[in-house]
Amino acid sequence: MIVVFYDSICFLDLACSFFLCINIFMENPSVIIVMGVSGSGKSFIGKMLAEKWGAVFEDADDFHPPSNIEKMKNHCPLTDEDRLPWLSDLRKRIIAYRKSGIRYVLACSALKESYRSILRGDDDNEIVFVFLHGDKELIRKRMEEREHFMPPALLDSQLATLEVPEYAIQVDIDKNPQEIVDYILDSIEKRNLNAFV
Ligand SMILES: Nc1ncnc2c1ncn2[C@@H]1O[C@H](COP(=O)(O)OP(=O)(O)O)[C@@H](O)[C@H]1O
Ligand SMILES: O=C(O)[C@H](O)[C@@H](O)[C@H](O)[C@H](O)COP(=O)(O)O
Repeated sequence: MIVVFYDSICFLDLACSFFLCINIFMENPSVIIVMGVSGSGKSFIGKMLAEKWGAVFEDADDFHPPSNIEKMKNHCPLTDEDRLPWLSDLRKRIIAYRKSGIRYVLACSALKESYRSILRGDDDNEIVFVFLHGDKELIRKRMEEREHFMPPALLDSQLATLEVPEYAIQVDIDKNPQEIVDYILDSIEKRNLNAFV
């Protein structure tokens, strides 16, 4: 009788620790991927977010092979083939940061679900996706006003490729940057993934 009782306590203990662990993982992601089409503000918002969250920031643009950059400069959209090795390299970086325990914010277009799945790997509970979206003309205007290799002419193909991640924290980019960053951090804290519109 005593043995059965002791066994049940152990089982409960184990079950509690297991759920507690899951909960901790869910509430403490160590990686944020800021995604969206070119010009949506991934780099700008990602940097501010990393600073406030105490994380390292990296821009996926910095890891494109020169051939990809050349293509985009020449108004030629990337294909899956162009993107896959780049995404695999980014996944390796995510794994390295996960292992180091250092918080990591990656700005990466991650337009299709299949791309996000490569980035995510089996880290479902550790990675939060933030999707920056907004009015096409506002994005185009911001692209025209900045110095960048990516021509505004590629915005249409970026939007055509985009598959919206319903599970992401979705933020409309017409908001002020500080407000956007605060909303993202607040959503992560509360695990409230509703759209900020
Ligand atoms: N919320 C915002 N309010 C005003 N300007 C913004 C905002 N977000 C981004 N920008 C500006 O828009 C331009 C595009 O942002 P950027 O971070 O380069 O986009 P992406 O990395 O997605 O291509 C930049 O000049 C940036 O300063
Ligand atoms: O998958 C892609 O087609 C590219 O990654 C693209 O989405 C990305 O937007 C460019 O690298 C331009 O860089 P910005 O996003 O910084 O404009």
